Amino acid sequence: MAEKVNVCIVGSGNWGSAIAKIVGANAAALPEFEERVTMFVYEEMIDGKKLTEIINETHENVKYLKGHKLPTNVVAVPDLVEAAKNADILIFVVPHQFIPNFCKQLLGKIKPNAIAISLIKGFDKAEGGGIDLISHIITRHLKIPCAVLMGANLANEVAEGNFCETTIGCTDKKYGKVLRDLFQANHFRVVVVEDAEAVEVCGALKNIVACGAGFVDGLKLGDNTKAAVIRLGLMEMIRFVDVFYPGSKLSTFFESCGVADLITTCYGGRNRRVSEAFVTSGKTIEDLEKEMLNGQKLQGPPTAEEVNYMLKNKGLEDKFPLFTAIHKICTNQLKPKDLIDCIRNHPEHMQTL
Ligand SMILES: NC(=O)C1=CN([C@@H]2O[C@H](COP(=O)(O)OP(=O)(O)OC[C@H]3O[C@@H](n4cnc5c(N)ncnc54)[C@H](O)[C@@H]3O)[C@@H](O)[C@H]2O)C=CC1
Ligand SMILES: O=C(CO)COP(=O)(O)O
Repeated sequence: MAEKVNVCIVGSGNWGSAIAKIVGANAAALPEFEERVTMFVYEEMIDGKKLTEIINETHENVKYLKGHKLPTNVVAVPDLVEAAKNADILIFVVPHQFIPNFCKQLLGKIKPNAIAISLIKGFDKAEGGGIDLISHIITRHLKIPCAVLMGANLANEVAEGNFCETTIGCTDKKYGKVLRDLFQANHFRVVVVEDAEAVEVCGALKNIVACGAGFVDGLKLGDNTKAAVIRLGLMEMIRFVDVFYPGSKLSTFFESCGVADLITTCYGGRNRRVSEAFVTSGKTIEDLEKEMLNGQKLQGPPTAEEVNYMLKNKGLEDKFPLFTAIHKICTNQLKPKDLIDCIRNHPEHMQTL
């Protein structure tokens, strides 16, 4: 690591902006970091003015995190390579569907000894019928190590300064301290674990379950049904990690990235909210995303699709009936009301007594 660690935040959406508040404050306060933090902003015009200019003049991301001031040492940069070129730590926080393209643009343009940390919840489809972890895509394309940060972290609540926890998954212990220093705050408590793959998979899969929770809310089936969907979702998350990432630890599911993130997203997240409206309005998910989220992106429906791509290819759809049903509902192959019939005889209920 350099004497003064340079930090770049790649992304400036709802979560990217909320985390910029913490990272910017820590970079300004701690001697190990260079004070100036660059933040790559995907440029767009807001009322005739560039978003980067608005952020640099008012220190507010008026589109994605309205009402919160960013630290003045966080500088919005519209050029990805320019933002990232001097960074020792690259924080990736963009909707997951954009990451392969970002990596292509950064190839050969960053410091060779930089490290990355991904805050991105989702997967990408891989050749051969499987899926790729976003951290693996970053490492493979950019040839740098990539840790992950996942937790029960609804961005607006983090930006408010309400107390919460998060999990950093980092296979190489030597990066644990600098990453914790960069993210930890009085209201944002960090636990570092080595089980990085399970941390990342938890963060991606819980968005699928949150869609199921939203369907249940839209169908007005009540809290017991929602709790059942959350529990079966958790069991499918554990089974998924068991099958595809063997050697991971069960204890990881009890970190913030596991049960806690599942709960907060199933009650307070965007995936839940839009999925509820999908049932009550009859509109498509794409239309609701545009109508309700003002440019923010849903991760649950595309993640359900990516997971289904792999489960289908491997003949495992029936072992994950909740994930499978949620994908089919999102893509109109099933009606929301069919959800319960799909999980009534869940493998979790097939005990031999
Ligand atoms: N918002 C939240 O509460 C949390 C989000 N996350 C995760 O963080 C990741 C990023 O989420 P958010 O920051 O909330 O993003 P967001 O949902 O606010 O998405 C909007 C961002 O996408 C960018 N964008 C739109 N079109 C683009 C394009 N064609 N190419 C490149 N960028 C484009 C926009 O400029 C904006 O920065 C996601 O994987 C999400 O699951 C994780 C924890 C909390
Ligand atoms: O990941 C999140 C909270 O930890 C945010 O979830 P949503 O994308 O459903 O809002």
